[in-house]
Amino acid sequence: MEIFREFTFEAAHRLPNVPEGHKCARLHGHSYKVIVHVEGDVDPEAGWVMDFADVKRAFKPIEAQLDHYYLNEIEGLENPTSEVLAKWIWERLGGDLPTLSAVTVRETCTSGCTYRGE
Ligand SMILES: Nc1nc2c(c(=O)[nH]1)N=C([C@H](O)[C@H](O)COP(=O)(O)OP(=O)(O)OP(=O)(O)O)CN2
Ligand SMILES: [Zn+2]
Repeated sequence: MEIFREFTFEAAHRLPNVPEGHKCARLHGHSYKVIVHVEGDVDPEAGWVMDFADVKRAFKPIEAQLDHYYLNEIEGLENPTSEVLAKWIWERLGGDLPTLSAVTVRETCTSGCTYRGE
């Protein structure tokens, strides 16, 4: 079974590699949504795959690095697309959440991406 926990953070970014005149080359911000998915068997005693609170605990230091920052200034996020950010989060969460199955990043209500570690 797969569980998920959603998080939000605010951050600014610009995309340095877009074609000339693209609006995303300009500095702008998003209310990012991150959805962390974890898979595993349901523990028969606890009745859950993992306590949502443990997912929250694992994400907290990552959120602290991102919330209200200019993403382009963070190492590894010099070109902070949703795709780059999802992989960046995955690489930092995997140690604490070995059964991590997907990281979804939403920049807006209508756009985002999901990384599954491939
Ligand atoms: N594959 C990707 N495409 C785009 C990314 C990205 O990370 N990966 N990022 C952007 C920009 O960051 C942009 O701010 C968000 O894109 P968009 O969905 O175009 O946002 P809008 O709300 O401005 O959409 P409109 O429908 O044009 O209002 C661009 N592309
Ligand atoms: Zn953007």
